Amino acid sequence: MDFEMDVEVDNDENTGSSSGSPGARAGRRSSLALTPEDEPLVDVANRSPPPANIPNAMLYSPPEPLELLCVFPERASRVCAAACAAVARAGGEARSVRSARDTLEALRRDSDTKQPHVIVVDARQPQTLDAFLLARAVRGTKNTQHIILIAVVKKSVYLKDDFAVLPYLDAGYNRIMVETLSATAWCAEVLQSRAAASAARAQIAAVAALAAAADRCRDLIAVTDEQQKILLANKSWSKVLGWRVEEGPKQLSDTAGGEALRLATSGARDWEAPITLRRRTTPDPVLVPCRGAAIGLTKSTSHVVFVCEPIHALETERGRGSLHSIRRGSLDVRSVASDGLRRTSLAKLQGLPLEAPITKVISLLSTATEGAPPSTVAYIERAVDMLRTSELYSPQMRDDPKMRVEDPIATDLIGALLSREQVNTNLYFMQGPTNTLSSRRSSNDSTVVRSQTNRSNIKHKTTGQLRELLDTALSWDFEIFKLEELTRGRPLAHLGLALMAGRFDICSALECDERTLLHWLTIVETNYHAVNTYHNSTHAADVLQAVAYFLEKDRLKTVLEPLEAAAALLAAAAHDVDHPGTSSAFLCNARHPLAVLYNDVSVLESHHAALTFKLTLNDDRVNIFKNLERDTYKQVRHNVIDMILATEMTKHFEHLAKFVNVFYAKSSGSKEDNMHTDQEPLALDTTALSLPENVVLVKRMMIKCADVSNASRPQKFAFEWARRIAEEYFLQTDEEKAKDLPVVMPMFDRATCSIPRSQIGFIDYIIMDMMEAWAGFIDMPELVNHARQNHARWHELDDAGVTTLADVRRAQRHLALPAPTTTNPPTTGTTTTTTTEE
Ligand SMILES: Nc1ncnc2c1ncn2[C@@H]1O[C@@H]2COP(=O)(O)O[C@H]2[C@H]1O
Repeated sequence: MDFEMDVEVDNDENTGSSSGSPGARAGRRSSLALTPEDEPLVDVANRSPPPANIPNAMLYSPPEPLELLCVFPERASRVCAAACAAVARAGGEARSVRSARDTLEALRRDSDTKQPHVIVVDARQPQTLDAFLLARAVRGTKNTQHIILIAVVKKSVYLKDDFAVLPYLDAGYNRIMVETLSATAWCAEVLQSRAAASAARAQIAAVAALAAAADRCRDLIAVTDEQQKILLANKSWSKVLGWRVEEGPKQLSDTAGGEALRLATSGARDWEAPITLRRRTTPDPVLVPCRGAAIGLTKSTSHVVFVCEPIHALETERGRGSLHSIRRGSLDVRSVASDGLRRTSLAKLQGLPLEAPITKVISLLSTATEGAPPSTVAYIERAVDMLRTSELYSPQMRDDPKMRVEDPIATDLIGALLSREQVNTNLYFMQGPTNTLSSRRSSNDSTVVRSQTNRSNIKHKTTGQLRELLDTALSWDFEIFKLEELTRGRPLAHLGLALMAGRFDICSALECDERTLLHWLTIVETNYHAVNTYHNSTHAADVLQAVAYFLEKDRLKTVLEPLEAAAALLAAAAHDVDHPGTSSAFLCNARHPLAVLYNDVSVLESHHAALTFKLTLNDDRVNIFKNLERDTYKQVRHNVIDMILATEMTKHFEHLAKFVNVFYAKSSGSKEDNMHTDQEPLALDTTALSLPENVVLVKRMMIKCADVSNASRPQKFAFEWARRIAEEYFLQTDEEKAKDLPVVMPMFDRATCSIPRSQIGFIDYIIMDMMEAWAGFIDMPELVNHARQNHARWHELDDAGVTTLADVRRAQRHLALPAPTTTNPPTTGTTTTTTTEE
């Protein structure tokens, strides 16, 4: 018997001459979808090599002594004795039994150990032993495929006719032998049989090993014959489709369909195409990529292998991978995988218990389009297209023609705040490097602690007036500018000590003394630039005051631990430390060392956070963290850094959207054809607060709102902050022009800019949505009310023709409180900048 298992290799696919479907011959590659209609659904692959041969090593069977079992009903059969003697001469062992029952028992008993290579059955006396029945029983016993069965017959039977051997073969015999007493004849026979049995045993073991490998695959594997009758299905196949080979559909077409089946019968040797699989448990078929191969020892095919990509558990439940979704390309990466390597790595990834939530969302949405009305499908497809981008939270200016066309100032401001791009960089590169640092600004290129002599070493004595003012530190109309004045430009240390030590007792949480805290506040305040009109320590104190105010709200009191509250206060105080008074975009355009250091990414916020810790850790006298356990320190540090980084405006919508998505649920369904669902009422839902990752969103939102809370303060404060930020913007524009740098916000030119309109844009696009979300969360309606009132007032001023800073100053004078300042915030001896229109 020739068992040589040489799987046919036909390499002519690569020359384009293989048999197979037109697709197979063309070796067509799939391409990314164009439209669902012209998207190539079939990807026939002639690119990977045909199935490999079974390696010879797998078919090797070590030589072992021949085991013979004789089944002769006659007690002292001489034929039996001759056979046993021959086995002994060949170095093997022989046993004999007398009945069919003993034979089967011997096989079952020995099934794990010594299986005979050869069984010789006396077929000469049908009355005492039914040799045909016995052969069938042997073949029906497990692990007996490799045993060589020999029937001993009379010569007359052997010579009866040409086909006398056939019934024996049909019954399961391998050979028949005419009765003989010749030891030599028996010796030749048993040696030949042993060789055949060893080869068969090795091949069957190899097949068993490959079947075991298939069983351990996550791919769904089925092997059929040429007529697509299922011969083998691995465990994944049975598990996912709910069928076992023994009980399930016998024909592949009963449980599968699609292009893969067509190609399997087209003569192609190796293909890749979608297959539709029907599961027992759910009515929806699943469409998955499938790779197939036709196997044949000769030119003709004996087996066809189907390897289907695994269906994720979720898909199994929810019918992901439907025809529609694959046509839409939701499985595009897998279905276009064009080489073995890439597929292998994808398969590895699929083997991991990982799936990004966005993948699930996209597949669920795609599934939802099945059978949906066309208008719904259109919306969902649009949503899915948006979800496929990686920049999910990158802001895009709303499609508001009024805003774009009529209000370039607002566009300029919001664009500059939210954009991650620097403007006109090409222009800059053409012009070459420029001296980057402003004369009005201190150097930011080192983190050396700068000590402004008249600010260091503060004596923290509070006058009666100051003490009275600090007593009101937890009111929303806290007089921040009065504090600036009374403290002669050192509001942060005073307010910080009053709030952090006095009200929140963060020294207990941090296990530090008040003196260290005062030193910390002092060094942080010293590193704010007093010359900045806006980003100075008064802004830091203002943000700190807002955070403290928010922390007093019940919602936050119950959610945040004392250490988290402490971290929030510290982050607020330090969040803009060493701010140069120019934006990150400016620093990038100017090739400032900080921009180089932080690779143009989150330049300022990274610097504020890093410097905060550098200042703190540099000196034991200011190190408020020195007594904390390592893990506690790590936790506080993480909190402070995270909150400071959250103040970066380019991530504004990311933080806001996450917060709203987690804590607000739509209270009513959207109308089918209304895409503008942002008008729907949102209902607060705080159940998500039980998850720590959602508390992080709260902390980020808190510092963000505090950072721009100036627009939600009572009008007199809002106006003064607006004036200050505008002045800082103007100074940046002046500097950009003076240094031939790209102008980040060209509309912020002091000669032409309308302050009211910039504020209207700021409130419309940045403030309102965020404050509404935050106000609802902490139950602080005044945040929204002040923003609305300020918005209305800016409108009035705009209508009245107010544009410049001077106009705003005049308008401020009419406000009941406080008198507008004529200079930048009072400093204690550093530069004082006078606005040009004075
Ligand atoms: N009233 C305001 N008008 C315009 N821009 C503002 C106002 N308040 C804050 N901003 C901007 O919002 C930014 C928030 O982060 P920064 O403090 O880095 O810088 C701030 C300013 O650029």
